[in-house]
Amino acid sequence: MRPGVDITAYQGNVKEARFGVDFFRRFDCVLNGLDNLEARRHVNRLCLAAEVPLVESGTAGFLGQVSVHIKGATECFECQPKPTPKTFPVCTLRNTPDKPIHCIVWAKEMLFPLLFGAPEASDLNETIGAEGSGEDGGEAGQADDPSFYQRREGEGSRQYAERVFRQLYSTKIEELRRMEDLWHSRRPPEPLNLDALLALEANGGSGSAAPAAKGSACKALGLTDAHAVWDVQQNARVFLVAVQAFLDERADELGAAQFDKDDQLAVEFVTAASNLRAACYGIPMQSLFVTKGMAGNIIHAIATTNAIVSGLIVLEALKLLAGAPAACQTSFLHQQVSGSKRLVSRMAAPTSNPACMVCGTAQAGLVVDTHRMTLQQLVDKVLKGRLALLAPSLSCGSFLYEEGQDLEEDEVTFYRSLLPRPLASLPGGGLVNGSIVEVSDQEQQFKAQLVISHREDWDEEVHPEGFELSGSLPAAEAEQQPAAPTATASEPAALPTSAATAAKGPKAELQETADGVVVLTSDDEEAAEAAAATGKGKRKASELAEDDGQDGKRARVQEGTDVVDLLDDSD
Ligand SMILES: Nc1ncnc2c1ncn2[C@@H]1O[C@H](COP(=O)(O)OP(=O)(O)OP(=O)(O)O)[C@@H](O)[C@H]1O
Ligand SMILES: [Zn+2]
Repeated sequence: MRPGVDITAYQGNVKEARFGVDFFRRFDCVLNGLDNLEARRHVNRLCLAAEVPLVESGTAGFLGQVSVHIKGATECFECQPKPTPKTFPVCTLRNTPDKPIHCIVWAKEMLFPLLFGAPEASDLNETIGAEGSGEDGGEAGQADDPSFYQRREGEGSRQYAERVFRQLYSTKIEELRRMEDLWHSRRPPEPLNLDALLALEANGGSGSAAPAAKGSACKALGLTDAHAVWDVQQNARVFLVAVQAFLDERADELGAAQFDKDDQLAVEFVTAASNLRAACYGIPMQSLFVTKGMAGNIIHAIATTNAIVSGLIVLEALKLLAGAPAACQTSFLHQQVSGSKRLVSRMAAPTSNPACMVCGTAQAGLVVDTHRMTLQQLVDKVLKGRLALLAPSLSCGSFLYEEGQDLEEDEVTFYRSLLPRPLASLPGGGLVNGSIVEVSDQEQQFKAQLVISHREDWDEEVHPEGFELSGSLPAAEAEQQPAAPTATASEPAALPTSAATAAKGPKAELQETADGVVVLTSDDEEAAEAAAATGKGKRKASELAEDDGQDGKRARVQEGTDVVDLLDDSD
């Protein structure tokens, strides 16, 4: 269509410093096609800082959404809370799993980092302090000595794999069985006997010599049907071959490997490791295909949904480029033709939420046990994990903590030395009940205040993360009402509706997919509009079209249809 068009492609992580605010300033608008919340939030902040309009989009199966975010005119991407991915109490994962997802999360987030990644990232390797208070507490919550999982001098990879197998599925299970308090109302787990499984293998004629995996334990073992559910013996063989393969074929990654759903060997390992645990606990085992979907939070894409949403993105971009930002709308693609006989419903872009921490100036509250939460946990779990900051700085009175590339070596050393300290014991009187902490991130030009409240006695079942955030923050409330984990784990989790919505009571529902896409679904378009509209109420697209006249251009939007007619005066 436009042979003269000149396209420059940049490949890389959008969070890299080279794609900073100056980079974003060069554009008339930004179109997002991202698949994760962190990257979306990062781009939202840079677009706000650079004052460049953002067209945000997402699809989840048949559902889709396109929204436009313009600083000072509409809400930003983070004005409405977004739920964080579902988390599970550590003691359920460690001691008392009862669903396939518990075993999969254990294998992916606890065991995988312990064996192949950064062991400090694994909760299997962490002793939970005052655990005795909970029903599941006591010794069973104590982790192994992490050095057990290091390879010993002269130990072959097969020997190592068998030793780890015996530890995980025999020794640890026997230890847990002895924790009688755990099994009053539950069936205790049964240990697996590796020798018996290996004897079966030898008799079964498949040969006990471990084949070289060459990137896939399943292929090496002839287990090529991704939809088949392996039996215990097959899972044991995949486990052993996969562990060996990591040691023999991917030694350079050891100590830093991260689970990736597109890494075949990692998915095979997680499938086998979680199924073996499921076998101990009498939980149904899962196929590699299902495990991959659950571990990777995969929602299968539908080509027509993506095509429609791409078209909607272009429509919004055209309005922006034609100088008619006020004509921009939020669009929802429904699963089926809605009550108003439309597959796509549209509404005026909602105005910003004055309490938004990202585009507003509000304070947020953090309730935490200031004697137990360390600075490291505050930085990792709250500031990076929840607020999606990249290099946070904190200041409160004379206390200062900084991260970033411009620091001197002695500053880095000093700040690192503060990380293990509990908040209440930090310099300058500590971060204690009532402290107001200035939080900022230079790269994202983010600034907010965090008001600390101290609370003891946390119930790990209710607050697995050990803190509570309030204010207009992503996931401010979602953690309190997690959706029940389902067989697919990629099912959208219900989001609490905004206060405005609650007051009006429309029958619309905000849902977030595992991708971090917020989808508003409703049979009733009015309700959908009311649900998403905040503050000033909805504006009619036709009214907006009239008050726009920048650069001699005007836009005409015909309400009630999806036809957008953009005219330039010079035409
Ligand atoms: N931090 C980031 N920086 C740059 N690009 C990103 C970042 N995070 C995600 N993306 C990009 O977002 C896009 C998301 O597209 P999509 O949902 O189709 O995922 P995919 O990984 O390409 O495919 P699939 O999920 O189907 O395997 C990808 O191209 C991915 O590279
Ligand atoms: Zn905002």
